[in-house]
Amino acid sequence: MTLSDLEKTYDRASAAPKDVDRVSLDIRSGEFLTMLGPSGSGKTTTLMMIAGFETPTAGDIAIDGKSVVAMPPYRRNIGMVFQNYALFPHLTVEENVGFPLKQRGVPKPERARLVAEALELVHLPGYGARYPRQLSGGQQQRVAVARAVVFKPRLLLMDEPLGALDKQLRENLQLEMRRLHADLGITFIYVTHDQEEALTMSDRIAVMNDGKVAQVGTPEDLYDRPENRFVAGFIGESNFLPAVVRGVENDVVIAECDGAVIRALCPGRPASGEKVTLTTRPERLRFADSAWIGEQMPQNCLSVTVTEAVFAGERCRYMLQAGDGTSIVLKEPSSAAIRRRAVGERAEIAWSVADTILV
Ligand SMILES: Nc1ncnc2c1ncn2[C@@H]1O[C@H](COP(=O)(O)OP(=O)(O)OP(=O)(O)O)[C@@H](O)[C@H]1O
Repeated sequence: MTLSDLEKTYDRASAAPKDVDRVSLDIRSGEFLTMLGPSGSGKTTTLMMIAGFETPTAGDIAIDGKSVVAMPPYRRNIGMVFQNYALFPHLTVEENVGFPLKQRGVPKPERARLVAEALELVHLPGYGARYPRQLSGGQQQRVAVARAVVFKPRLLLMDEPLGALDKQLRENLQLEMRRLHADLGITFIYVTHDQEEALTMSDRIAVMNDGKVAQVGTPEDLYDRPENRFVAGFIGESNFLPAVVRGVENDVVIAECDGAVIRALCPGRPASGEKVTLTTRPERLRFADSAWIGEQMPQNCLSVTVTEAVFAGERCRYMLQAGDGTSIVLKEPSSAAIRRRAVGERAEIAWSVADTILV
């Protein structure tokens, strides 16, 4: 499926920014793609346009090379699951799941077979005669999933389907959704604002911000090679170091940061003297005097003062301050063998060039 310069402006009279702004995405057949972003970033609106419940202001949506923009929702062959289950309360589980088949005129015996198959798929065989109110939240959401896939759609859209469930149940269902994706082999487009959920479930993630795609990539791409400050800050935790470019060698930028020379990966070629921001992850930083057994001492080094030290079980989390006042977070795996740093202590921190990105 291809989204080309897709746009939506709900209020065309106002000068407000577009709600969805030139979103272009190539979604591979069979892919698990997640749209991740803060509230109001345009995720639901994009999904609604794919489903056909909203009309784009501009741009195109093509499935298998054919535009579907003019096609009504029921002809697009797309299944959809919402956060609030949206089951019909007066219908049994069987009737709920069979509803899309009835709408499509599937004969009764065939319907019963497909409903049983779908309930099997979501691990709810034997629940057909119950009403939604007789089910837990997790079970209701499974019924909603069964109803969305019973007519064998080519695409399943899910809008925060686990948002209303508690953490434990959410984590179980995340694994089930992955299994379901593997079993069905169809394309999933999944919307969430939970970055951990996105990282664990997706083949690729499209990070949305202000109606635009900030970056698309695998979870590793986004975590290790964020292309901009928004992505670096939204996915996981990041340090941002102000620096001035002094030169470029191949794909490595040499920059000056708080009087130290710091090297960073950079796809572009920033000009000498340009003010830039370097980013690095808290868990990729180490205290320079800790052991580097079997490793090379990383190239990037900076002098800091410890301003806060928090023991958090598996990790120690340190707040550090560089000479220029920049705050830096460092996370160190905790071990009885590692000396804890005290507040006020001066230290050198070190990290590798491969873990430093210019954004
Ligand atoms: N039916 C509507 N009428 C007018 N404006 C709308 C409508 N639906 C959404 N919007 C606006 O479009 C923008 C994008 O909203 P959207 O619901 O797509 O974001 P989202 O990323 O899904 O957010 P959330 O995570 O909170 O659901 C917001 O500014 C919102 O106010």
